[in-house]
Amino acid sequence: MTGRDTPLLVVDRLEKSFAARSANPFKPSHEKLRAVDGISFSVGRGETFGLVGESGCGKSTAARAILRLVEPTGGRVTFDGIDVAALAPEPMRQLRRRMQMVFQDSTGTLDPRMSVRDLVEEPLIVHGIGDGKERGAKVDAMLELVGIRPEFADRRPHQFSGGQRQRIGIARALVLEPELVVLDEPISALDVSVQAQILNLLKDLQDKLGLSYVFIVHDLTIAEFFCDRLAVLYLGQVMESGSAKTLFADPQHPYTVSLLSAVPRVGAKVGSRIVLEGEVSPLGSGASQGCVFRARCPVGRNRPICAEERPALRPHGAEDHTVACHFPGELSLASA
Ligand SMILES: Nc1ncnc2c1ncn2[C@@H]1O[C@H](COP(=O)(O)OP(=O)(O)OP(=O)(O)O)[C@@H](O)[C@H]1O
Repeated sequence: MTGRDTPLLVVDRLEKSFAARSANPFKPSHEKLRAVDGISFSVGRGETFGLVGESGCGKSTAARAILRLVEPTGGRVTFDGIDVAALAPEPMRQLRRRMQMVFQDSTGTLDPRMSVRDLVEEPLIVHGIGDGKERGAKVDAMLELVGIRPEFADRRPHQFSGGQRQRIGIARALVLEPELVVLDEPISALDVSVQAQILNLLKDLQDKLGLSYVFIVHDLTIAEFFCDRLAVLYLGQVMESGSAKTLFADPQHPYTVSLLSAVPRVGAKVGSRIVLEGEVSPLGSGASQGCVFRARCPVGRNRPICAEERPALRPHGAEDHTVACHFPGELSLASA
């Protein structure tokens, strides 16, 4: 199943559980924390798919499970027709070249003793790509693409600003010529003044290199600007999914509506902000029965069906808009 029309990445009911931490160190808990609880989505070639939600909803774990940086406990990930979980270590190592990740804070991934040139060359050496001359040419071209001038290539990471260090992190990921890049909150550690520059750079690189992105983000304003399609996650489950355009114009899930009510948006109907009570709390939510959002939900908190039955992700109206809610659309931005 390869070709321009098939999705590059298909994530099908992906799961990742961890052993829940016990309050009593002498009595280990047998409960499982379902960090990723059956999420499905696909990413087309050249497309940006966003994973959106509050801290702790499982965005990073989902990203790591997709790349097998942690082993999934269930579900299936297919990259360009390849069943990722079925790969032995060596083919998996080769596949990693095609699926790269950019982290929130590149500083932690950049060895302070190495020059920028060496840092960007390192992934090529690890993957045995080219001879010294070829690698040098690739590094120079990559640094130019991300906007680091060649005369700075012998400097160390600490001699750069946060934004420039993120450019170096991006260069390290892209020098391997991947097709898919997972961007894990790539601008949230940066000053607001440089966030737009890095976002524009990522868009530009996507256009030039035909990249597909999985973009992990908690800021909905950025998700709206940057993503073609997205999934809103809560406690490891998809609450709502669809094109960014549809989701922001016509949100149906009370969680999406609450998140959107908190951000000022041009042209949006003005209602009041919906303040969710409580916080994302994995073990207090009741792992498998009912809706995971119900404890904080302004619509379903006291409705029996929300406590008894986990709502399936069902199609709603336009294109691939889907919603997992027993009462979609009951809470709206205008009514808030
Ligand atoms: N290695 C681990 N062992 C145990 N629990 C973990 C581990 N990694 C993540 N978790 C738990 O899984 C849940 C999801 O975490 P995750 O980091 O994926 O969320 P997130 O949405 O990316 O949040 P953030 O933006 O804060 O990173 C959290 O409850 C977290 O504590």
